[in-house]
Amino acid sequence: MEGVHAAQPYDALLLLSFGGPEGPDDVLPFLENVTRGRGIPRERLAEVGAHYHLFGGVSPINEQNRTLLAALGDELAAHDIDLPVYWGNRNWAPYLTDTLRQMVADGRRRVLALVTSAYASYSGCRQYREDLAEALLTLREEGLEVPRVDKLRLYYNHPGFLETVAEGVRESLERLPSDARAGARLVFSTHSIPDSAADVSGPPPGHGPGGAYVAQHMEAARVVAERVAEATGVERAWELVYQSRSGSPRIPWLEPDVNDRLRELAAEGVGAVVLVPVGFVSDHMEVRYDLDTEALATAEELGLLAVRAPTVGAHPRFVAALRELVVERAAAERGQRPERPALGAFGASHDLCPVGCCAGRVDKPAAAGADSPFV
Ligand SMILES: CC1=C(CCC(=O)O)c2cc3nc(cc4[nH]c(cc5[nH]c(cc1n2)c(C)c5CCC(=O)O)c(CCC(=O)O)c4C)C(CCC(=O)O)=C3C
Ligand SMILES: [Fe+2]
Repeated sequence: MEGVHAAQPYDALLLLSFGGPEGPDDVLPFLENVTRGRGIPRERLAEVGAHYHLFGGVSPINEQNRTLLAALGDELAAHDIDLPVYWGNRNWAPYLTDTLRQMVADGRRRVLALVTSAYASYSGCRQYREDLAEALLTLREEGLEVPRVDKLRLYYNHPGFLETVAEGVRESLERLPSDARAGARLVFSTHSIPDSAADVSGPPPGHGPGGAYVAQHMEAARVVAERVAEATGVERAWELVYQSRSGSPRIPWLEPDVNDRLRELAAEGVGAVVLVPVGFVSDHMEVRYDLDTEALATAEELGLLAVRAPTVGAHPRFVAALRELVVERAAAERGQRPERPALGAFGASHDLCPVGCCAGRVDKPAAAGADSPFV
């Protein structure tokens, strides 16, 4: 059933991401883009800027996205799916608005957006929908006829995501000395967000405290831990921790912080951990700095053996999953009832974000959802 028509009615795929600086001079303007109107303390900005400067002012995220873009193009072509792939970012070039303008110029009318965040949350889902609305409004003001844009369902529980993460954890266990493997803890990590944002993540009325954001991560981690236990024959304790906290220290954010938790684990006598960046889809700065540089240094200081598991990146199984998700959504848009694979207890996420999904602090127009001001 795949082939030239498998993506219809879509005529383009849009990889929608965060963006990152490409050199030292980009760091400050990039951080200003990210934090515009968000009340991040200046000290925190300087601190995060220093992380980027450690890497020559270059975020790894753009290179990761170029690789994913190429892999997606190859994957679609290999399945005879005729669907051009574009790339646009929230915070750095190529900017979303410029990419959408190009798509209009190329005659694209029906766009499917793939966001580089797998879970529900304002930052990972709704904010991208707001970015889309803002870009579409800009183009409309320029007198252009804007395309319809849909967003792919959340993929945190797609088998192609979770099985790839689980495979990475198994490989990481192999990198520990054999006598440390059985007792290793699986420490799953994701981006901390304010408690208030977590609580309202996902569709209302919600999952209770922590919202869909925490519930989805817990479920993803549980499924991965279960798969790893099946594959290795060893049940390992696992838990979810948080990293990369910013904002005012007076506002509660999700805890525990990964570094604090490593200290506690070492004090409890745990000898080894696998750090699993389950909240991230590629090795960008939060992974390379906050885990590989900072958390691994914490572990070393504590005499705790630690390895960091890979992100899915452009792993062929993950790229295949993205292609499957595109084909699935296209079939649904054609009025068919495709299979919607998902692991764990929650089932496949909605195709269309309902009204009030992942609410922000202020109400802004958001595209690609039930409350979209665009058709
Ligand atoms: C949930 C979430 C994800 C995961 C989902 C997803 O992947 O989208 C994510 C990803 C990312 N976050 C990134 C970078 C930054 N995030 C910041 C700030 C913030 N992130 C937040 C949340 C998230 N962020 C929040 C609640 C803030 C506070 C300010 C605000 O409410 O917006 C800041 C400002 C400085 C600081 O305070 O750290 C920076 C520089 C990069 C790029 C890395 C690179 O360059 O390689 C990526 C992929
Ligand atoms: Fe962030």
